[in-house]
Amino acid sequence: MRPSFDLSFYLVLDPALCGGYEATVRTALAAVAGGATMVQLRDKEASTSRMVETAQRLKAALAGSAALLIINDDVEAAIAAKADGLHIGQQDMPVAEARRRIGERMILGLSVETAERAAAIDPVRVDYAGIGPVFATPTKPDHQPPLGLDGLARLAALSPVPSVAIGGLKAIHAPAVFAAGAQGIAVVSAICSTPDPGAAAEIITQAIQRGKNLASQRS
Ligand SMILES: Cc1ncc(COP(=O)(O)OP(=O)(O)O)c(N)n1
Ligand SMILES: Cc1nc(C(=O)O)sc1CCOP(=O)(O)O
Ligand SMILES: [Mg+2]
Repeated sequence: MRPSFDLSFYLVLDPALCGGYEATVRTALAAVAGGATMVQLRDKEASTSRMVETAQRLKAALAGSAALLIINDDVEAAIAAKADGLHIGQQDMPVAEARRRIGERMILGLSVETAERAAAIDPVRVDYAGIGPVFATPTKPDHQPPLGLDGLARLAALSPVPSVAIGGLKAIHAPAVFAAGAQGIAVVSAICSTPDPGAAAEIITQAIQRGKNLASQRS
């Protein structure tokens, strides 16, 4: 059995943008206090041992909260740190291999950037889709062409699993993200690059609530 999860406010932590490893843990704590529901550790430069160390510190810091910890790319680190889940992209490893290695108790997220890939998601192995980039972003310079909000809506409708939107998103976009049918908004720089991550998280949480209220009025 996998843990239940809430994609609403998905923080992706980049230790370089946060200002180092201590600051990464402080940023996560402040963002979760401000309403973040999921936290991903994404450190493209780190060794597996560094990933495990940071993940363990994050896990300890988040232990008193409901937020779940997801590890980006590094399946060994996710397993060693006993994280709640792993996030992979299309180029990282086959979904079947990732699921086999992490077992049935960990959450598996998969990035999709085209309609074909969204429709092809295997809902037995994959728990959620990361759909992006919605907008161009300097945080991931090698990103695919932006989908825009219409593209997000198209892919979210095709995905057989819940989806979280990512790429160039700020608090102001939250209502449109929920209106497009995604179950959550994922952000990196909107939290990691701000001087006050707790205050920024509170503003995003309020925007998410507005987005959810508007979406429920429409349905
Ligand atoms: C929630 C979420 N969605 C998408 C991604 C991107 O994953 P990927 O395509 O593997 O790119 P990298 O992040 O590994 O550079 C993500 N990390 N999280
Ligand atoms: C990690 C990541 N994945 C993307 C994708 O499109 O799959 S875009 C992205 C970076 C998002 O950073 P920011 O919130 O600062 O724009
Ligand atoms: Mg990846």
